[in-house]
Amino acid sequence: MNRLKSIRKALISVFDKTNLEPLVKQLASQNVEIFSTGGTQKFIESLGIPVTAVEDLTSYPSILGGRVKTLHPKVFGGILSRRDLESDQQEVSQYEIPFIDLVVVDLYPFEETVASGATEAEIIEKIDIGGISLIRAAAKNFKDVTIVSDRSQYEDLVALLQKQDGATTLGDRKAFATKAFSVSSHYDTAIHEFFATDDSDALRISHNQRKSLRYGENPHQKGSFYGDFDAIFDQLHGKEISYNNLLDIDAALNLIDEFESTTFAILKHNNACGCASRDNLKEAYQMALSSDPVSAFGGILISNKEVDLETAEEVTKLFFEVIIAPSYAEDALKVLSTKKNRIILVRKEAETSTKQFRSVLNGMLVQDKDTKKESSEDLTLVTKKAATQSEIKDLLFANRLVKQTKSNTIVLAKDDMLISSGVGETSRVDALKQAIDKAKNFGFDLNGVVMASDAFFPFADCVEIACKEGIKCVIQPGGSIRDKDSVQYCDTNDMTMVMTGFRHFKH
Ligand SMILES: NC(=O)c1ncn([C@@H]2O[C@H](COP(=O)(O)O)[C@@H](O)[C@H]2O)c1NC=O
Repeated sequence: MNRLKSIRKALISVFDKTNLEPLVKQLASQNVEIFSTGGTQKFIESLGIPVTAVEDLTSYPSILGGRVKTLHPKVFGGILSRRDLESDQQEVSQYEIPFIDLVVVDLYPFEETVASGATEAEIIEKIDIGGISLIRAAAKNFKDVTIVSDRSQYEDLVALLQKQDGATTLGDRKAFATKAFSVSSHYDTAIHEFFATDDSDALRISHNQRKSLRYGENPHQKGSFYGDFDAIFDQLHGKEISYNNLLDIDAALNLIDEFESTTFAILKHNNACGCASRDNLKEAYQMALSSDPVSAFGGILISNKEVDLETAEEVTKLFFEVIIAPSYAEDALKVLSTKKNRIILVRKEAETSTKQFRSVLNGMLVQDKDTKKESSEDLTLVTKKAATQSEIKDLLFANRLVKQTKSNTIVLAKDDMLISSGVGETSRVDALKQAIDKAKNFGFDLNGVVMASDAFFPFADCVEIACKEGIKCVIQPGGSIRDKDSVQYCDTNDMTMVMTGFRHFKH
């Protein structure tokens, strides 16, 4: 059933009058009688279009500084009355309530006011009461009423009214109502967010933007991204972003943000397979690639500096999925854009979430992002032998990588460069063995390489294995009841160990 309903009377009450004019003109051209509130009424009058003040309808002034304007049975009765219910019709006629067929309303800009750093009193004044009630009422009665709750819908409504001779179908009205409930629930979530503390029992998350993805992790799984991708990136080139791309892109951002100096990183399946800091970006890329050129194939590339032509000319030799940088030199972009599918992203200066969410069981896990970034002040020397300045630099470099690598992990590094890592292993020893094997496979000499562990060593086995390979300098959080076994082994084998006191599991 697609019940066409003509719009004869409309209530328009909008805080932001942008783009309202064509809609009002369309309504006027179809002889729709318009009711309106203070500022909106003035705006409509300024267009030379007849409009009735809501006060004239309710015979009541706007009171309490606008806190009560439309909250009146003559308004809500006209919206909520069921046109096919005899008793509603009797009451409507008894109280001389006009049927309102269309409500156009927006909400006070609550989120913007919070973001502007306004005072609590100013923010509270921006909690819309009348508008949200109008939205709910009109959306509830979508069988008879059309609700426009977002100015992005003005054009759609104008097109419908033109096409359907001033009427909407039941399907149109239901679609508008669906949007209206998404607007009202998002608004209430924002208000809850403002009042909620970390101890609040309720978790409310609301995203208005959905990026539909071709599929989820695998082609037989459906997938979507809810968030504002465009606030963080400009996509300059390439194919559509996939679910797995997004996971990798997120991991890449977290990783690159560990470094201040010029750094290039290559990631696969959320883990770094190459990363190096150098004064020259091309060199940083070449060093990053040399860690594991096999894994780099099809990887995600990220730099914290503008990609110049000479770096682009190197990078373009590799088959990769995504490249992210704060900017690209014009000629570099031309070189990188030669492959049709390559995703080229410019990272903007936008904030990403400070919380991490994961669905588990029948609910959600929430935690603060791991933002602890160790510096030399965090390091406690626990062995007789101290680390040299250059070893400390390497230890901190390795520790930043280990923090952004899937647990259990061991990272080996030297001279501001990732040598190799063992990732996502079920034992720390296996992670170390994996790292050693990889390093050897790619021809690295392990003498003088430093080792970082994301969590403490439960036994001395890791330092023993490392020592035999020439790895003599170790960073780890500490905290095992057997820390002394590892420390003792280091002391008797001319090794250095520092502890940070911060574990960096990434499950
Ligand atoms: N209190 C009320 O009865 C009421 N009715 C409508 N409003 C809001 O007033 C705004 C429009 O105001 P004006 O037309 O005066 O510029 C809209 O954003 C609408 O949500 C109201 N104000 C918010 O609570």
